[in-house]
Amino acid sequence: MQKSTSSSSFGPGGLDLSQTFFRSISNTAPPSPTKRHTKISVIGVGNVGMAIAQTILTQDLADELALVDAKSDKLRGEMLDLQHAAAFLPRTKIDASIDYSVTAGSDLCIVTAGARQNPGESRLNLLQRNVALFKSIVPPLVKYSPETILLIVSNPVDVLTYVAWKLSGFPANRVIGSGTNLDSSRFRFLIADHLDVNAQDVQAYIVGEHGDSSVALWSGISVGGVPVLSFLERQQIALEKETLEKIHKEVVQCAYEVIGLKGYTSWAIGYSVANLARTILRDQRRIHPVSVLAKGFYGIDGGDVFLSLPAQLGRSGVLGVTNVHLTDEETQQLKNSAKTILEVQCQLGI
Ligand SMILES: NC(=O)C1=CN([C@@H]2O[C@H](COP(=O)(O)OP(=O)(O)OC[C@H]3O[C@@H](n4cnc5c(N)ncnc54)[C@H](O)[C@@H]3O)[C@@H](O)[C@H]2O)C=CC1
Ligand SMILES: CC(=O)C(=O)O
Repeated sequence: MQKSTSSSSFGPGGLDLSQTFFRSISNTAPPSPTKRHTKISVIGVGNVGMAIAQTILTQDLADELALVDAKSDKLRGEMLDLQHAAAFLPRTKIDASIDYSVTAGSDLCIVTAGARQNPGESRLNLLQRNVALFKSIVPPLVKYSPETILLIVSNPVDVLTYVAWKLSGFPANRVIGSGTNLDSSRFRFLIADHLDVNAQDVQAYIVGEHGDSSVALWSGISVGGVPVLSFLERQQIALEKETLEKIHKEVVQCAYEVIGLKGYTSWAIGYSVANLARTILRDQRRIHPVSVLAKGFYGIDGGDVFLSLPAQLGRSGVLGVTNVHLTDEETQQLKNSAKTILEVQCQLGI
């Protein structure tokens, strides 16, 4: 068994210094039963894993954070670097090890390990390399945290969420892919920019594959509760189809653009995943477009496929899928997206 790279919390000679520094207060109230200890594990401490880890820390989402990677020096370096920020952050115990026992008892395991795209390369191209890694990652996570929720981020995220579901043997509500939560944020940013409003006031979803066959739900966009398309129609303002298509194309292209410019994407996915972690661990029951087992929803059939649908999330994972009204065109695009993912999945033999 590998030794944990965690630094010890005990003083010289193994003495627990907290006993020396503090006199106990005999009538202290017992810990509140409503405050639950939360532990998050992040697998893969590359650009994405570290952006997620640091957002989790700054947003005070966990009492314990465990990091795992295959590269022990990089792992220990990242752990120490985060620990050295302790004086500026909410208190979180940070451990790291190449041994999965460090993840034991996690409430949420976030998987970011694996190959990433080279400039111009599609997410689906990463499949074979990352499936092989998942066979060494998912079983130990399940062994050490049999009640955890798995949140998959590595690409191609929809197919790898399916792979994680199969390898884990978990019920589908406990296996979630970060999916189009990120694409939807990009979509909301671009719409907000176009209309000169705040992205947080824009409700808009991208569903389907996190990738080239994603589907923009134009019919459901609202700003501050006002449905955008019907409002513009009533005002007889034509929002040309090309403008809409251009915005969606930009959502699909912008990951390629960022990868072309800086080599990888990290900050937005960091915030996106921390946002999901908050909803899940704090049982917020918010609706997020994330990758879930989609068979049977919106006429999707033909096999077990994970893709993004607006899903309600809480402490037990996926609580349900919302019944958004889709136009016939949107339904057809969603089915095509499912077909694209299933075709890739069929090559796996899992
Ligand atoms: N779903 C989404 O929206 C997004 C997904 N991604 C995906 O996230 C993944 C990670 O991207 P980056 O962090 O930029 O890559 P990176 O190359 O910076 O980091 C990957 C890390 O995985 C580690 N790793 C490799 N094999 C491992 C194993 N068997 N066990 C544990 N750790 C292992 C590597 O040592 C490395 O530290 C990629 O697949 C990328 O495509 C990236 C951005 C957004
Ligand atoms: C890399 C990737 O999947 C993204 O930034 O959307």
